[in-house]
Amino acid sequence: MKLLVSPINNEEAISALKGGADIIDVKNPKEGSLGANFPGVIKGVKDTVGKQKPISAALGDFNYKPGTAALAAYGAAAAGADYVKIGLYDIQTEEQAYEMLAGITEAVRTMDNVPKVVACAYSDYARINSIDPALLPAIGAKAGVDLVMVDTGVKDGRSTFEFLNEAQLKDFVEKAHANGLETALAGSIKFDDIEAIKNIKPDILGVRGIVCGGDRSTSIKQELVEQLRARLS
Ligand SMILES: O=C[C@H](O)COP(=O)(O)O
Repeated sequence: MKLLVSPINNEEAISALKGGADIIDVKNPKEGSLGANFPGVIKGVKDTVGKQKPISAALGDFNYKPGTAALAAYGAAAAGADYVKIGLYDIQTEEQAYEMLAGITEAVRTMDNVPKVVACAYSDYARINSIDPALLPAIGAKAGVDLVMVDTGVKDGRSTFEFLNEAQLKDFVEKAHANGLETALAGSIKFDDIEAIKNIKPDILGVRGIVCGGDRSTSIKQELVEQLRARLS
């Protein structure tokens, strides 16, 4: 299983990299769960990490704005992102979700370095009135994304496991794999969740809070990334 760690700046990206993260996921928690950071920050992290590991960029927690989302994806990829990650935060229908995702895959498909497109839905979808992640594997496959993900939309410490049980998450992963997609699981994951995550078998585990020592508003610590990386092997 790959480990995706979400730094907010270059210094944290170095801690994530040295700790053994497989994917360096630039984001800006001040703007939400999948808050987007500035192109200069993405570029700076790309320059630092170079070809050692792929860079991912969060595009934002999106409502139904396909054009804005496609442009954000294009911009993040132009800034050096190898993965672009869109959050379907306020999306009511499968048609809206498809249009958002298809707009992004179409926008980036002719770029020199075509990024992997990650479609993220939220385990706490009911409390944010958005689309059920269970629908994402089929919609994502139809729209041509590479990866589907589950995260929490509200970062109040409640974990994905408080909203979806192990069987539901396993079903998500299996449906995605059956559709030819990779999977990522995130959402205030704790060290105690690791055995369940190993049973669920996502391709990628995404974290921030756990490698900040529990409070995602502080900084990523290299030794916690090392510990988590060791527990996943
Ligand atoms: O993409 C992964 C997220 O940044 C996870 O953050 P979190 O572990 O603090 O919920």
